[in-house]
Amino acid sequence: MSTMHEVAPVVDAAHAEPYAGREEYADAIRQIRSAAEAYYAGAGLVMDDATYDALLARVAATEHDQPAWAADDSPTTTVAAGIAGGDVPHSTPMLSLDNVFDADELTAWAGRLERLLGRPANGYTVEPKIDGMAVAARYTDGRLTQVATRGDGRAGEDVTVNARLVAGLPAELHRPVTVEVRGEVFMTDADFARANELRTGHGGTAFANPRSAAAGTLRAQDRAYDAPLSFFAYAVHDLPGGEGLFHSAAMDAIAGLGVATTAGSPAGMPRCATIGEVVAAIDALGSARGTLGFDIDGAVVKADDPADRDRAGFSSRAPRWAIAHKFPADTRTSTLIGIEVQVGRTGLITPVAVLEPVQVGGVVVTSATLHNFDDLVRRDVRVGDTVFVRRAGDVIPEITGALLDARPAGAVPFSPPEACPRCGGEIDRSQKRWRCVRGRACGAEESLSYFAARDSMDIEGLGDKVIAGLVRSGMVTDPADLYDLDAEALARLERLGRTSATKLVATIQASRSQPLSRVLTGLGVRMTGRSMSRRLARHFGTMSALRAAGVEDLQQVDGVGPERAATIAAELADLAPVIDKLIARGLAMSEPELTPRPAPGPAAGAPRLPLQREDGSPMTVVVTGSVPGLTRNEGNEAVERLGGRSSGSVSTRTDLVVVGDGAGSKAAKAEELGVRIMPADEFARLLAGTSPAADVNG
Ligand SMILES: NC(=O)c1ccc[n+]([C@@H]2O[C@H](COP(=O)([O-])OP(=O)(O)OC[C@H]3O[C@@H](n4cnc5c(N)ncnc54)[C@H](O)[C@@H]3O)[C@@H](O)[C@H]2O)c1
Ligand SMILES: [Zn+2]
Repeated sequence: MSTMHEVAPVVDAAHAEPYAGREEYADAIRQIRSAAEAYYAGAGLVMDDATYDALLARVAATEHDQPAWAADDSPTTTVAAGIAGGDVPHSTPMLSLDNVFDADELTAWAGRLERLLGRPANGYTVEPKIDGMAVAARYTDGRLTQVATRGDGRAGEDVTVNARLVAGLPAELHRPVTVEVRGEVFMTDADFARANELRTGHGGTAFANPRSAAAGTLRAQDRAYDAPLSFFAYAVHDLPGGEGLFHSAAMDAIAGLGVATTAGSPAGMPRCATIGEVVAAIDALGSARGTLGFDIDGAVVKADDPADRDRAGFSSRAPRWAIAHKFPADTRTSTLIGIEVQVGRTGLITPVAVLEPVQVGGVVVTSATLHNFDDLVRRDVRVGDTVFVRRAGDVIPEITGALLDARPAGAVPFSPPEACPRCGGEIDRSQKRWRCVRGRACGAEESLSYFAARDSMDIEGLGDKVIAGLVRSGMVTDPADLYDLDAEALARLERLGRTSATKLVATIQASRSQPLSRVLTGLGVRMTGRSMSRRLARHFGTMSALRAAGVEDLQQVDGVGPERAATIAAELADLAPVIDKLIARGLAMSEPELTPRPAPGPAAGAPRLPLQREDGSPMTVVVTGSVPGLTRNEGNEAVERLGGRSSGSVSTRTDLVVVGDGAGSKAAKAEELGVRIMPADEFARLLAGTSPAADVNG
């Protein structure tokens, strides 16, 4: 079973628990302030955003219950928790945004806006909420003259010197215009990778995540290297001739001057007439989240019409005409409990993080990629560290960095493997991604014997010795090559003798009609064992339907959560060349329709299989001990062929226990619980079609 499952968003301001005592409340505010200080300075992080937001939500809930406790400068009413500041005054306050977490809350916000306006808003825009640092950039006669951080919202810090590092914020506009643009300075995934290379190359420690890397880089002074930054504008002030322009039109105008905007980003900025359209646009953005190449933590919905904005106005902290729809946090911290070294099918050797389970982006994550060994060594991530785990959309989760302050004493640096952990052979380190020098051949013997195994394609006579010879000779590197073998070559090569060679070729050819479930098992798709292979095969029926399935479709299969679905999709893509070869060699790769499934309910006269209940649902059956002529897997297959669901443990919910030779505690347990027992030979007869359904159901 996967350890991943869908969970609700971590932050829920409306349902936060108020603090019982004033001292606890004050302590939470102190924690918030010290975390905010580190956060806005880009000087590392004290906690992850979800923890911060949860603290803030509890403070807000407390103030709601105990208005008398609330201080004037509470972090719930100030920008940046009131800690940041600077000496560049802003032309108008740079505020924060209020948050919603789901479509209902968004609709409620639109309702409040409508009441303020006395009519529905005249259209909305939906843009990405970039996870970086807000700045105001002033252009004078087309030249970039000043860039300031948001600070406390009234005044910010001067960061003009570092503006030259920021792509999207040109030193000179296409026309000599005097204007102020506001937007987010951030690091794309590529910027972040480059920044870490540069920083560690200069003897520094790696950045924990893209956001703090951006904040730190923007405010840095006298750095020996120039890390890249990016910018997207999301507001414009004092645009000459811009009075009365809709937000969408104003953004087009500054894009025309050469400034990068959220509208021009891969996320785009759709214009929506209704909240229904807004919800759809937010969903689409959420689905695209992992593919954008930069972090977003939500969508920002704004009234497009300046007349609506003027009328709605601002609170002390945020505009009333805009709202942030937060996505589940895609970066959380967790403890790194191990680093495993995996060797892939093509010989690729990669480090994989084993994590204390943590909710990220709406699912529980237990492992994540550490990319490559250079990266791992450069970042100096160690077992025992508190690490940042990032999961965007359906992308495989990754470790972006470690919280160095939280490193336990005695944590030791990771040492990369000296030799291929699978075959002991040499490692090719000429590229970032290390490989076993034997490439595909490294895992070939293992994967071929898995393919030929009795529970997979059941190719009798293809034992380990023959496989070793075939691989050594270079005749076979993947399972599809088996189908090209002819008896003559085989006989010569292996001194099998003419008869055995002919027989083996015939067995190999006969295996082409094996059902899809066995092909899947044989291919060794990660995170799918035999029973999951059967479930997938029954659900999709054919290899082509399975390959066409997206991550969402895969999650329709019982027991397939988001992480497993992503892995299966990635594995099928990885196996595509082999699967194509198997198709070309005429493998059937379809699952026979085994179980007629009458709709639940008294479907009179519907065909019923021996191990189906009266309503057509499968009986839960445990096979224990050996059934003559069947392996354990074949026993379970047989249960499913007869309409039942196989299970490994006996409980009160078990309908039937098949007891064979050597059965132990499970048989005893069945007796104890009064679960119906069937001897293995009777089961074998049932399978052979000699025992009528009524015998079981009656
Ligand atoms: N981990 C920590 O220790 C820590 C500390 C402090 C704050 N935080 C995090 O910071 C956030 C609160 O900070 P905040 O006050 O900056 O609010 P916010 O990030 O929730 O929202 C406001 C900001 O969104 C940004 N933004 C991005 N895209 C935008 C767009 N398209 N249009 C308009 N604005 C856009 C602007 O910079 C704006 O100032 C919380 O999510 C919190 O978790 C974390
Ligand atoms: Zn190897």
